[in-house]
Amino acid sequence: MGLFDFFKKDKESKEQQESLDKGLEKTKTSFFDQLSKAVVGKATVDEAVLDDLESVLVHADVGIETTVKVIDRIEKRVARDKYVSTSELDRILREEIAGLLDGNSAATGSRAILDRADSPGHPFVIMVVGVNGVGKTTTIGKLAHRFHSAGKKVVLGAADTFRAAAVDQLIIWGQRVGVPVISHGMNTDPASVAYDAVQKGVEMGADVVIIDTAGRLHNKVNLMNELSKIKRVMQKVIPDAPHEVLLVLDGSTGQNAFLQAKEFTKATEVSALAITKLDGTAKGGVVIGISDQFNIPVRYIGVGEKMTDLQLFDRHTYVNSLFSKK
Ligand SMILES: Nc1nc2c(ncn2[C@@H]2O[C@H](COP(=O)(O)OP(=O)(O)OP(=O)(O)O)[C@@H](O)[C@H]2O)c(=O)[nH]1
Repeated sequence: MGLFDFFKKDKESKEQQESLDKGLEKTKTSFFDQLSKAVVGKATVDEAVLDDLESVLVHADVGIETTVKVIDRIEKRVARDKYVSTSELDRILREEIAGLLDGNSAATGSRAILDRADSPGHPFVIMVVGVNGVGKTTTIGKLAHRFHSAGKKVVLGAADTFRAAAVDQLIIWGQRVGVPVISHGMNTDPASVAYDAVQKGVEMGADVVIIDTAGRLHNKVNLMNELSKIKRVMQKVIPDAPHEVLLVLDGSTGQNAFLQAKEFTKATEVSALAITKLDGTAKGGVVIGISDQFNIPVRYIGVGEKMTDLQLFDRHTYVNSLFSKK
């Protein structure tokens, strides 16, 4: 079973929907409370309803650009169909949101890439980027756990050598999951850690190598140089590595997550996103705006602190969850 099949199987499970429902609880409650307020006493979708809807979307951190896009499309539908009842608004919104996430689902393009993780001696290398505190290390731990439980051989590389805590945390995750962590300690050369981790992955016949990196946004040139150097060095071992550059964003930071996505996509070629901490926030709409604006697939979402609280993002499950009534 390839990695993709493993996640596909997982995707189909009822458990995933339930855990996502729980994780998106706050976003959903806030979204629908406001949406109901916007349509209360109104039979049809008129300009006032659209204005209110606009603020509901902005409040859920969908982002201005994407909100304007959604409102424009609904306005066109209203103009075309002449009469759109407020009871239809849920369905229309659901369709529009699913449409925006179309093509950004984890399934798109990932089968071929993820299945390559089955090639012996040619591990699938994931370079993980993102600022401190967004849940990068936790996401790597969760990913390692998922792959390891699926019978995959995993190696972790502690190339976030800027902070001692980051290295220690990754080592703890490695022990917890039961996978080796390559580390040279704090303040060592991150590229050398990445090189050794990829080398170890090849020697061990690993399926996946996951490299943690430091994300210091205050110095963009350094960040860019550091990430390019890490890439260059790992390419000495595996010429097409990294196979995935995964940007981790904290979903509860709303607009800050947009800014980070902007900066990181300028610094390096990001191929996928992991959006964490969707539980405990009413800003879960950030997933819609970010995947729409950056046109990068949201691959994973974090819905809790437990090892098992990482899901492969699926737009249908997400939209179902957002629109499911309690
Ligand atoms: N509720 C919740 N908490 C999360 C999630 N992902 C990570 N966290 C928590 O967020 C905090 C920060 O996570 P870390 O993994 O340490 O963040 P990091 O980006 O690696 O940051 P550094 O290790 O400081 O570089 C920890 O307390 C995690 O348990 C999530 O999906 N939901």
